[in-house]
Amino acid sequence: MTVFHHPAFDDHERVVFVADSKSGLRAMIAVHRCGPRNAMGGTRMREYALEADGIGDALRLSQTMTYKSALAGLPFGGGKAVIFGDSGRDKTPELLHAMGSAIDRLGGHFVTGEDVGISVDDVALMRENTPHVLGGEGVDSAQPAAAGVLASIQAAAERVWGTSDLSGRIIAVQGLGKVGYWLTRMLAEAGARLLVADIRPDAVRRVVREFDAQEVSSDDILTQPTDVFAPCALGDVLTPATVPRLKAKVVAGAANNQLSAPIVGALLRDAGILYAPDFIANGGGLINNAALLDGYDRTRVLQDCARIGHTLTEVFELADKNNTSTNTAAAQLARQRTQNL
Ligand SMILES: NC(=O)c1ccc[n+]([C@@H]2O[C@H](COP(=O)([O-])OP(=O)(O)OC[C@H]3O[C@@H](n4cnc5c(N)ncnc54)[C@H](O)[C@@H]3O)[C@@H](O)[C@H]2O)c1
Repeated sequence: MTVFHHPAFDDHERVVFVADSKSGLRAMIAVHRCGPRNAMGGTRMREYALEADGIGDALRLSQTMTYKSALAGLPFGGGKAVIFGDSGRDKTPELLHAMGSAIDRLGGHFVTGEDVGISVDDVALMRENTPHVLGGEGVDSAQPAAAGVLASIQAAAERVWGTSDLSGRIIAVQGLGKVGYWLTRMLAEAGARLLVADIRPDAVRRVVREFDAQEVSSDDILTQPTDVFAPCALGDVLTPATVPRLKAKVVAGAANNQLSAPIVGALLRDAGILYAPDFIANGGGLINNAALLDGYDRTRVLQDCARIGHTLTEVFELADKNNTSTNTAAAQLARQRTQNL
């Protein structure tokens, strides 16, 4: 096992391994860049096949958080914490308290919140041992996240069809959870025709009833002949196997880590599909959480989310200029913006 020679190591400022024998906690905290204020990023709990997979996850995801913050115009660096273990089997209040203490020992360098396997209730337990956690303040991040995705779809539409007007556009939304619900609502208000899928029948029934959306099976949503495909469920939906089956001209959604590997961005480009990099499109969640630190103003948060469209337009132009994929251009722009961090 190696950190300094790990492919995902990018001169991370701080990598901390944590163990607590009483609670069984085994964790890693990666701070990629601290930024002018501190590093922000969620804490996830997962059972990894190999310890090295968890290390890679923390290194990679913390770098993505730095990029996400920079491209959302926020004064934060990126960090990520990983708790090794099965969240259903191993998670206890003692373990979460121990994790809170570990975060507290970083003295505010790293501010965290919920992520895969860690809920708002878990965050509340961590908060008993540190103030450096966000979440559970009753301020939902899904509407801002959806507002950022809407702005992304509009920016992509402007690029592809010369107009950001979505009326009559056919848009497939995969995943109708917290963000997907808000997105379908906003798209319906913008006059789009919706095809929707979720593995939860109740979630589908709700948007079919409220927004006159058309139900599609979860297996088929990706291959529908639509203008836009909006992944709002899981990561890794765009792979060398799925890209050739896509019929949409634009992919823009909320899900994290949509590309199974960076090379898939080039496949999308070669297929003539405009991809809105996920770490820009879903930046509204981070914009929302960052605002909790500075006197929350919902109107301002939603305005900031709408500006995500301008950043994407800049990325689309850079990708064209450099003949690269949009995810490569986005990483390049993020590195430019963070070179002084
Ligand atoms: N909530 C936020 O503020 C936020 C911010 C940024 C990014 N994201 C990302 O956006 C995505 C959605 O987040 P969320 O908060 O809405 O999560 P959620 O858990 O509320 O919703 C996810 C939905 O996807 C559905 N789903 C799971 N597998 C599916 C499949 N194979 N096909 C169709 N539907 C499937 C689930 O049933 C669920 O309804 C996640 O990837 C998340 O990491 C969320």
